[in-house]
Amino acid sequence: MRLQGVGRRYGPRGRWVLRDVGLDVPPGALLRIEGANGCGKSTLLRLVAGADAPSRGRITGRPRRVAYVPDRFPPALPLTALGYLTRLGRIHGLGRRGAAAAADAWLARFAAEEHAGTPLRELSKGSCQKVAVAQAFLAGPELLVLDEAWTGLDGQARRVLDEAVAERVAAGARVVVVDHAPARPAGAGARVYRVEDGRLCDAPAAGRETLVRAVGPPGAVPPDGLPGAPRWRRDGGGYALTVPAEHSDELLRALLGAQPPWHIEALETRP
Ligand SMILES: Nc1ncnc2c1ncn2[C@@H]1O[C@H](COP(=O)(O)OP(=O)(O)OP(=O)(O)O)[C@@H](O)[C@H]1O
Repeated sequence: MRLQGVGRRYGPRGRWVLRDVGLDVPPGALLRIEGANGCGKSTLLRLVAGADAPSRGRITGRPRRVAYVPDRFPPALPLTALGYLTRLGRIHGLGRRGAAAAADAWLARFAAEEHAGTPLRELSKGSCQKVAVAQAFLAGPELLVLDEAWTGLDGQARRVLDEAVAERVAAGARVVVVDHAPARPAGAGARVYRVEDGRLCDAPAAGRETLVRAVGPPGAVPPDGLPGAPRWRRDGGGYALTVPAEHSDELLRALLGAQPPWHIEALETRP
């Protein structure tokens, strides 16, 4: 998928919110978009998702199965959580039974099955966000666009979302994310871009980073809450974890002190 010379302004005389944006989004890419409030991140995500059209330029190669979690969940529809998800599943191309099964499964995965029969308008903000996020995974999207999707979720649901994102990336989907928390999506090794003055640039490196190659006990993933909020990815039989260099000592201590301990294979600090 590719954006070429993409610009967006609201109204024929509006200012250009985005100008000449070029971006390649290959299969398996995980992109994180950063920038100041109002710089155009949500605008860019709507264009990527196909929920909005560019005023200039073109977007080609968007895959067929697209899922989008907007920053604001559609308000009170006269549906229950399960009814809404089942309907969305049908819209995403699933059959009636498949949609109902996927809706059940994703509500359960986000620990929201008790709300299946609750009308959307009666859901708490957090439960509503679980539904908003669950709908995105119903049909195995090939392009997943998440605008502040972690906001409002409890810790457990945030971890489920991190895992679900990592699964989609591993399955070759393209995932594009905006989130105010710099470490999201946790551990997934996103490529970071920044919107500045309407243009999309590579985010400047925040400083020196240390890459730690580590092997845990069989089947283990890096534990939660590691110092420095490392990004991580699978690497051979272990994991490659990246943290700001100033957190590397703490990270090593945490990995070596874990029960059972992790084995450190290599350490590399780069500019
Ligand atoms: N539908 C619209 N009509 C007119 N102007 C809009 C519309 N949507 C967004 N804008 C304007 O476009 C600019 C970029 O908005 P956008 O929501 O994309 O920014 P953002 O980077 O996502 O902001 P935030 O970090 O606050 O969520 C803002 O000046 C906003 O007012």
